[in-house]
Amino acid sequence: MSILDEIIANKRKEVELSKASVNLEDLSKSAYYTRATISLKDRLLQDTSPGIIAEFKRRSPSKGDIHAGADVQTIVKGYEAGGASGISVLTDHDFFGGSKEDLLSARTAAPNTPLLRKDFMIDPYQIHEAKAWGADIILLIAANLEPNEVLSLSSLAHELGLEVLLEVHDKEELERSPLDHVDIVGVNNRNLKNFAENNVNASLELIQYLPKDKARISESCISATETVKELWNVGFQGFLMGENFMKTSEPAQTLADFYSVLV
Ligand SMILES: O=P(O)(O)OC[C@@H](O)[C@@H](O)c1c[nH]c2ccccc12
Repeated sequence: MSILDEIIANKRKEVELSKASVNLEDLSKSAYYTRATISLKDRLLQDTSPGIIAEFKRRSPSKGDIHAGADVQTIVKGYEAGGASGISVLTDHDFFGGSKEDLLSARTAAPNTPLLRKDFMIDPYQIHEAKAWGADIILLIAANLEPNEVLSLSSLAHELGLEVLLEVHDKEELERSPLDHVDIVGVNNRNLKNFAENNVNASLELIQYLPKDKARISESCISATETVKELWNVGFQGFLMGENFMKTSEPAQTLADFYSVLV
């Protein structure tokens, strides 16, 4: 069983428990449920320089603790002040140490930045949660969804005014995905099935196949401004970076420093 299979099996149980404790009607009473969202796609396509999507991540299955005790308010507020084009917040608890509370805190701390709910989405209920918790974008991972699931989850997201980031890792996943129905396509440089790679080869290989009318982002394993420049030059507009910031004592300062070298 791959780590991704393990995460998904655990997620199925978690979603059933959540459904039993908060029903859809109560979720839809959240003040955020009718909030107008902010587009990450538009920002990335309009920007004339690389856009960083800075991630708040406490730990991961591959790295263990990255920043134990990290304060979400301070870091996310600093990410916004530091010029992040978008902010990604892990809400998976069991494998990444995130929570619904982290996302809600991030929403208040960074009111003007597109916010991605980073989790393993398998059920429409989670899309409603994302909206109720203040997200602007949801993630769909091609490696663990059938194309028809990507279709139905994206159309629900769009009905709720959320944007969809579809994550792929290889050409096969890209070819079977209903790309017309998503807003942003992300190439994850890390293979979620074994967490092996530590380079950006997947992005360099796949860029030629990514549709130009979507925002195109490269995710994971990025730590050097040269890498961002190289990926920007081949056509990526956005760069999802977590560990490089979170492993430092002041992630937001690290982001600000990164930008000052980049542009
Ligand atoms: O910390 P990194 O290597 O900069 O990676 C960030 C982000 O891309 C990574 O956390 C990620 C990409 N896709 C995911 C799916 C689920 C959980 C996490 C992820």
